[in-house]
Amino acid sequence: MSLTQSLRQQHRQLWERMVTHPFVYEMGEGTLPVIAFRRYFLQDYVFVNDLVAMTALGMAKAPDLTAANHLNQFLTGILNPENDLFVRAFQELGASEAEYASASANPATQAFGDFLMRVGLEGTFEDVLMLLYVTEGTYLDWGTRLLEAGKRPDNPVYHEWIELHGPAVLGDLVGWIGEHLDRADLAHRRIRLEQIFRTALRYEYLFWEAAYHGHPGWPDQSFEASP
Ligand SMILES: Cc1ncc(CO)c(N)n1
Repeated sequence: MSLTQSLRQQHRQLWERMVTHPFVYEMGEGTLPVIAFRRYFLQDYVFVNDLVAMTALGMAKAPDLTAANHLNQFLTGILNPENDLFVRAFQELGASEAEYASASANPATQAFGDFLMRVGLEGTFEDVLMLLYVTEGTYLDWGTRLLEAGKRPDNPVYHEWIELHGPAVLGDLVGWIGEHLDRADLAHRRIRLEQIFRTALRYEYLFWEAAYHGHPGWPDQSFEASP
C-alpha cells in the first residue's frame, strides 16, 4: 500500500470525523448558524497567512521547478487579487474591514499556525507536502462529497466555499502531492511524516470544533466577536 493510502487507512476514523463534522454537514444543508461560519471565516483569514508562509518556505525547498510550480499554482490561487472571496464574504457576513483586519488567532488557530510555521522552517519539502496533503486533502474530500450529494445551499458564501473545495479547484494539487509522496523513498522518514499527518488532522478537527462551539477562547479574552 502507498504511503498516503496507508496513513489514511491508519487514521481513517479521525479523517472521517473531520470531513463529516456537523459544521460541514450543516454548511451543506444551509442550516449552519451564520455566527458559526463568521467565527470560522475570521479564523481562517488568520490561518491562511501561515498556510501561505509555510507553502512559500516549502517552495524554497522544492527539488525541481516542476515541484515548485505546483506550490506556486496553489499560492497564486490564494493570493490572486481577483480572488476577493474573503472581502465579499465578510461583507455578506457583516464583518467590517476593521474587524477582519484585526482578527487574532484563537488557541486552536494559533497552535495550528505555529505548527505549520515549524514544519515550514524546520521540515523538508516532503514534510511540507504531507501537511498540505492533510489540509488540502481533507478540504477536497468534504468539498467533493457535498458537491456529489448536490448540496448547493442558498447562502451564497456557503455555496462558494463548497465550490472552492471541489475537484475542479483542488483535484490536481492534491493528486500531484499524493503521487509525489508515494513515489519518493520515504520509508526512513515514516515516523515523522506520520506525526505530521496525524497532528495536522487533529488540528483540522479542532478548527471545526472551535468554530462550531465558540470555545475554548483565551482565558483573558472572549474571541467570540459580537455580530
Ligand atoms: C483550517 C483550514 N484548513 C485547510 C484549508 C484549505 O486551504 C483552509 N482554508 N483552512
